[in-house]
Amino acid sequence: MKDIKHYINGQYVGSASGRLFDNVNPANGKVISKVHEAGREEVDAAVKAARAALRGPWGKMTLEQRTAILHKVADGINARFDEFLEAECLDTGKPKSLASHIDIPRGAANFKVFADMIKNVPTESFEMPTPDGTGALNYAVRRPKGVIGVISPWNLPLLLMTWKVGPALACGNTVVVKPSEETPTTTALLGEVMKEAGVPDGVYNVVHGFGGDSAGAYLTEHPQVDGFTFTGETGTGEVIMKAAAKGIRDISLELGGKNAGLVFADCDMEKAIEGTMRSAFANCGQVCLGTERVYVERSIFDEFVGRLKEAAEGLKIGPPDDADANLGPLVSLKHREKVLSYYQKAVDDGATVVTGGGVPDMPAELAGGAWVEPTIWTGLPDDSAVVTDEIFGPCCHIRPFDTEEEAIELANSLPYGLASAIWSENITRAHRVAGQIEAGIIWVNSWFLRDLRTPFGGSKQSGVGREGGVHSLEFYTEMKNICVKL
Ligand SMILES: NC(=O)C1=CN([C@@H]2O[C@H](COP(=O)(O)OP(=O)(O)OC[C@H]3O[C@@H](n4cnc5c(N)ncnc54)[C@H](O)[C@@H]3O)[C@@H](O)[C@H]2O)C=CC1
Ligand SMILES: O=C(O)/C=C/C=C(\O)C(=O)O
Repeated sequence: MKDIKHYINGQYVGSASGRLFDNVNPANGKVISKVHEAGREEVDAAVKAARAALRGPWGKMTLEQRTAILHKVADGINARFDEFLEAECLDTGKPKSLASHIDIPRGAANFKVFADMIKNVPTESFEMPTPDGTGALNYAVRRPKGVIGVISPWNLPLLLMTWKVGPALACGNTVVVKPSEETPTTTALLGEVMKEAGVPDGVYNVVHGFGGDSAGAYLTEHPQVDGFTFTGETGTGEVIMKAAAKGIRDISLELGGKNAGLVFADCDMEKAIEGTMRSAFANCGQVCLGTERVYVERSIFDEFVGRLKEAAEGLKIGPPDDADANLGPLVSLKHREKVLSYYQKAVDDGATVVTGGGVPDMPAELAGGAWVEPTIWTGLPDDSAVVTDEIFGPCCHIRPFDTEEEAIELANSLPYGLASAIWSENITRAHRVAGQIEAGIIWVNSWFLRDLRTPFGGSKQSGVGREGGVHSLEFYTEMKNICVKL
């Protein structure tokens, strides 16, 4: 069986401890590979390699040279598209039809977009008077922040990891990546592509392992890492924030959400159903931007619930290779336990189960997988944990509202503020409501339309900072002002 090693200083290396953990295919529960678990020793070697590489050829390259290499990384991913696709789908169980449209192309685009962007971002300059009348000129330059610790999740493994590594490298930093223990393969494979593309040794490093008391914590506790970028649960974000406080290191955190969709009676019903379907069920509901709370204006509530039920029941559950399948398994049996605990809680709290609520019957060869039914509830009280907690499964609760003010209040009622979707053909209303929703990302009559130049991140407990476009460059560089007396 294949074993997945760390990638440190341009070499694949195993752990000194010899500790390995299982990488499981969530579609059938079978072990697909063994993964080396990093101890402090491997994390330290990776950080030291990254620090040394800052002073090596990478740190001396011109912007042109560096960004040309990043284009080659993108081309390298595309050249091995099928290999990345296979690996991502085995680790996550997601449909190939989804990963081939989103995960892998975005993995490549994240390098090209930021390589091109950094070449086109101007810096600042201010002339100032001086008492002797000669004046002075201030100009600002960007310098890489240094060694960046990248801690990435399992729901969109290649996409979310490269969303951080692409701009970090474009800005001239070096990285140590700790991918999720659930999905290590594409991050490991990217090491080969980096090597082939000519990325100098030590620039891209990968250490595998778990979070607390393992590679994740060792990385965040390492004093020679200059900043951390993380996507995952809000509680983990708090732990990472505390670790980064020691040594006053910078952080960029994209955290959990419990996003609201607001459906007004003046919406285009077809569009609202199609968009809400995707936002609740795509990637088996494992998207931080997904809609788990749907608020629908009372006059169209019954029709909306009926049509969303019909659409959810039309989803085809199946493994990655099934070309007709549009709903894969959850990432693990452990995560299914969490999701099913909320399915049970919904019943305990008095929900009407409109559809789903359990585990589907699967053929024998898939019976060990983390399958779960797409589920819709109505009738829950606003303070039920099912309505307030991020479940991260293929499910949503639908509740009626009577006025625009009530809809806004409901949307803003939780400590999360990541994303929201508004469905209305009255564009004046859509602007008005969008302006009042407390969230970092608002979609109007759409969901998950992504322009990589836009600010991306959450407000309230959904994150700290923004990435995307120039905002990524802000995080991955230090600005330095140079004041020249003329
Ligand atoms: N994109 C998102 O917003 C995601 C949200 N989640 C949410 O989090 C819940 C739990 O899933 P997990 O995989 O446990 O999420 P998590 O937030 O614990 O894991 C994400 C990453 O952080 C690492 N990590 C965990 N604890 C750490 C620590 N103390 N120090 C450093 N790194 C650490 C993990 O190893 C993984 O690489 C899910 O049920 C879901 O609600 C999970 C993954 C992605
Ligand atoms: O950058 C994107 O397009 C997607 C982001 C999705 C997440 O951050 C998530 O699901 O965690």
